[in-house]
Amino acid sequence: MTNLEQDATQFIDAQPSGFHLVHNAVSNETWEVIQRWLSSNMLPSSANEPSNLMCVPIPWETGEQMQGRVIAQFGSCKYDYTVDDAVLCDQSTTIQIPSYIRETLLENEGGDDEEHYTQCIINVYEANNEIPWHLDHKNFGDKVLVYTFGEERPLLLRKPIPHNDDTFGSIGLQQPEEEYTFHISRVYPRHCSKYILQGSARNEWEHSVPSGSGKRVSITFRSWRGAK
Ligand SMILES: O=C(O)CCC(=O)C(=O)O
Ligand SMILES: [Fe+2]
Repeated sequence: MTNLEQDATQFIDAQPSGFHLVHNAVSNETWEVIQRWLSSNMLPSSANEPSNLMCVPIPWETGEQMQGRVIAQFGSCKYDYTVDDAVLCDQSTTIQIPSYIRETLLENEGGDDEEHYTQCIINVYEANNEIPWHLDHKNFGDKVLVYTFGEERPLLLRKPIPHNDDTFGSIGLQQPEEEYTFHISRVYPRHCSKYILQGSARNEWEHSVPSGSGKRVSITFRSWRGAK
């Protein structure tokens, strides 16, 4: 059991509604190209010209707020870790989602659902890095798409089990979080998998990724729903 699972009281086999996992969603060749760009700290601006002159530097960020993970964000909105908020980027400072990433990972994602991804975050997890329990910020859209590469680690999803005791609810108080017990669902995205969080899986189930023993990279796409 990982540290992130210690609070769990009930593991469930069922996957949350709105969760969808696809293995072999992208080829290893595509990953190898992306990996090369990541280690060169530059991303090409077009898949059609992988060795072209138009490269964009990767705006790496890291720090305590990211639990030591190294991340890079692209697109017209981002999570600002310094103020703990999802924000729209100033047009002059927006770094577009590199076309290579867009063309290789989003080419089949348009479809009928019209989801328009305007944000991309690359998370690089070394063996001792994790992502703690969280819900993606409510300002981001209802559908979150994540590609996973490298070490296979579980993705954990948890939702508080409603208490029958309504002492707290009846007097309008929020039950302290440590009092909650959770349903936990464990899923296993692999190297070159993708998963979608939507609906209940997006809005009601927190997710986390524990530390592991090797390197893992995820590339998340989101849209902007805006402040409500
Ligand atoms: O690495 C993952 O699978 C999860 C990434 C994530 O939760 C996020 O970017 O908000
Ligand atoms: Fe997330």
